Amino acid sequence: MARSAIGRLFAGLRCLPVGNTQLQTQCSRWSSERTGVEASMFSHKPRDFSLPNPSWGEEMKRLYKHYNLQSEEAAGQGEDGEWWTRLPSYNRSLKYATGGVYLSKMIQSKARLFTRNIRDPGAAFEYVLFFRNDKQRCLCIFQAGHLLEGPPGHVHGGAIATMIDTVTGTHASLLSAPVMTANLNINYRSPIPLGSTVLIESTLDKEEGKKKFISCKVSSTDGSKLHTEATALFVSISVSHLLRG
Ligand SMILES: CCCCC/C=C\C/C=C\C/C=C\C/C=C\CCCC(=O)SCCNC(=O)CCNC(=O)[C@H](O)C(C)(C)COP(=O)(O)OP(=O)(O)OC[C@H]1O[C@@H](n2cnc3c(N)ncnc32)[C@H](O)[C@@H]1OP(=O)(O)O
Repeated sequence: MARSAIGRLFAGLRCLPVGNTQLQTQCSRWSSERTGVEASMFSHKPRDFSLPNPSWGEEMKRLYKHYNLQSEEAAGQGEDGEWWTRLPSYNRSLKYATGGVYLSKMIQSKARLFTRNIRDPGAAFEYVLFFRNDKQRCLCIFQAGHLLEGPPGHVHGGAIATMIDTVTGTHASLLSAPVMTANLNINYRSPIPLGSTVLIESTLDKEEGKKKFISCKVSSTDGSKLHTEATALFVSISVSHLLRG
């Protein structure tokens, strides 16, 4: 299933006029990669940030093991969509997109994905996403590091919004990439303690042509506390939309 989900994520990129051979090669590398690798930004094997690192707390590790076990079992059995599938995560939207005038105009060589650009493990956004195709749901285990402080001892609302955008945006991209966030509505219900691990869950509410309506909630890992609720609208775009700026 991971292969088909990742394949859909990048389906929208296949129309690119140049550089697409290199890109597709990389996409297939991504989808086949299931092991942890510590690699430099410039190595041929990019680091998958969704894999455990020593900064992960006990709750983050426990939940990761719980969902990843299902992911590995599903891969072993060739199941399609009946289980949670871990989504790999890298520090560039299009890491290997180096070819061609169009791509180089759009993706600057120093550009890095916002949530994955802090080198100190555990300092900011530690998260892993899982996707369940049959239920059209995404689930994210998120551990908020000390650089994300807003109110004393608690997570900044903008950091929470960033994670909600990331989870719902990834979800929408899995349905039909590329997409952009058109609207994001957030209700903050209870503060998230800095350093804690929370669950972020997104659900597809409806699709209307180019529009995908997705709802999302952030809750404590035992489900007893609702931290944040959100709804988001994503609109499918063409690559030329990004080139126009
Ligand atoms: C090389 C390509 C790269 C692609 C990347 C692909 C994969 C990347 C890999 C991994 C992704 C992983 C994770 C994702 C992580 C994070 C996600 C972050 C996403 C963002 O952080 S993204 C930045 C913030 N985002 C913007 O910067 C958008 C600025 N904006 C625009 O670019 C346009 O505004 C746009 C595109 C939104 C629409 O423009 P448009 O011309 O395509 O469409 P149009 O205006 O015709 O609207 C069509 C229908 O949507 C309705 N509609 C539109 N806007 C609405 C609104 N606000 N409220 C309610 N309804 C709305 C209309 O009413 C109409 O509805 P109807 O069809 O029913 O009439």
